Parts: sequence; C-alpha cells; structure tokens
Amino acid sequence: MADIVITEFMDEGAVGRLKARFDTLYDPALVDRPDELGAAVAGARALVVRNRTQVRGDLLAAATALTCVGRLGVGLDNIDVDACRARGIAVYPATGANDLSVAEYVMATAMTLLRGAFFATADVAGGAWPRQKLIGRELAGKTMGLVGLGSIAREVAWRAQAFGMNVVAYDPMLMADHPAWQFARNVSLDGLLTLSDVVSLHVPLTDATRNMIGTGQLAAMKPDAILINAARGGVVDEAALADALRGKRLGGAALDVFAEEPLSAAEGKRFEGIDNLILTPHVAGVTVESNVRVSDLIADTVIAHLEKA
Ligand SMILES: O=C(O)[C@H](O)COP(=O)(O)O
Repeated sequence: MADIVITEFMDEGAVGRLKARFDTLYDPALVDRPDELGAAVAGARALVVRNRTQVRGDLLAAATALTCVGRLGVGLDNIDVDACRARGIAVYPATGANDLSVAEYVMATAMTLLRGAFFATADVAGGAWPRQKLIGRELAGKTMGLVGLGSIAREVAWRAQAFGMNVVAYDPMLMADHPAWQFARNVSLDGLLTLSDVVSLHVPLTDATRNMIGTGQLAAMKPDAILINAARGGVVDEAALADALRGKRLGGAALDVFAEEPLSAAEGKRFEGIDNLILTPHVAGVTVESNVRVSDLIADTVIAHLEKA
C-alpha cells in the first residue's frame, strides 16, 4: 500500500523526488475512478490533489491513516478543511506558487478583450481586411477593479499600473492600514463596479462570495467593461453574465472557472455565439513554470511532514 497517493497531474520531477523517498502511487487519472480512489487511499499517510478530487465524506472516511493533504494549488473549496482539522490531518496549499501565472492570465485576457483585434485570423486569411471593425481600446488610462486584494491580485495590481492603469480594489477582509493598499485605492464593491473598465475577481468561493456577481452587479458595471473570473466558479452567476453579454450590456468576459467543472456541453450552450468571450478550462494558474513551482513546493512540504512524523 502506498504512503503517498497523487490523484491528479503533478510535475514528474517532483513526483520522482517523492518516489525516491516513499512508496508513492502517481495516477493522474485516479480522480476519475472514485471506486479505485477509495481503495488506493486506504493506507496512505499523504494525499496530493489538485482541484478536482473531493477530499471529504467517503474519501476521508476511507483514508484512515491519512496525516496530510497536499494541494497543488491554492483554492481549498474541494477539501473539507474542518473535517481534516478535526482528525488532525494537516492541509497544505501551494500558497504563492501560481500567483504569477494567474496574474499574467488576467493581463493577457484584459488586453485581448479590450483590444478586440485578435479574433480575426480566419477573416484575414480569407482575404478580408476589417481594419475599422477591429479598432479596439488600450489598457492605459483605464481602471482595473480587483475584487479581493490577496497575493494574486497584488501581482495583477502592479502589472496593471505598469500598463498605465488606475487600480482600485474591494477587500473587506483587509484592514484599512494593511500595506497591500499601496497597490490599489480602497473602494466599496459598488464603487468598484461603477468605476472599473476591467473587473477581475480574486476571492475564494465561500458562502459570502457565492453569486457575488449577479444581475444587479453586472448592471452596475460600465456597459463596455470587461469581467475576468480566474478565481472560482460560483462567484459569478453564469446565466446572468451570458444574458448581459448577449444583450450588449457588458463589453466582454473571460471565464477560467465555472460553477460546474468540467463545464458540460449543456451548461456551455448558454455561451454559444457570444462575441468577445474567452472560456478556458481552469488553466489560469497552470503554466509550465507554475506547475514546477507548485509541485516542488508540495513535494518538499509533504516530505518534511512525513519525515518528522
Ligand atoms: O486553486 C488554485 O490554485 C487553482 O485552482 C489551480 O490549482 P489546480 O491547478 O491545482 O487546480
């Protein structure tokens, strides 16, 4: 029986280091075989997951020897943290290791959507020359609104400033004298929605943030503003967003995360035919570089945890 079970993809170098020290089962497709997963974790002292493995209920009950969970990312909404705490199981997120990749995703989608010039490849190759149709907007002089001002949002903030943007943020969890406010002007959520040309979400999914951006909030945004969600599905009401985009009450959106993941074809239908929309499969935090950083951090942490046990 393996000491360490890894249920989703991880950098092979980091997996190799775990294998060199402990009996390790690395099966990146195990998450999709729940019956086998239950049996595999039975004797495991460490479990390593990304965001798809639900570390709760039956899985935790089956993992009777578990002492720690390594999370190859930062969101903990797929882990029953209270149940782990009650059993003395340590939960280790890869805090900070994918900040840069998410921040670059936000800047790239903000530029792409404001500029609006990058979706014409087929037309241009086909002999069309739609110059006037593709006159887009610049980041410079626009306002970036960050909902949540944690470490990822701060990486977005200084990049936005470097592009000449004004940065405002809403974060009721941060004291008014917190040093993070050097990166952004402290505003209310309503103020942020009204002021911003780009609204980017950087909050975890909790009872307080579920459907935080719905019909009313979308209506408060500028009609040509851009919404970026690389935080968690469920924070945005996807049906309301699709309606706002279709009704041209919003300038565009990038969604990397969805209430239901993977997004089913049935749920995805609501986005069909909408212009200026970028949908990606929860990859904002995953680049070649961040995968190595995240995997190394979790491998080191799990090794240290097991060696001191
Ligand atoms: O929480 C995170 O950091 C993101 O969801 C990316 O993490 P993952 O790729 O491990 O799911």
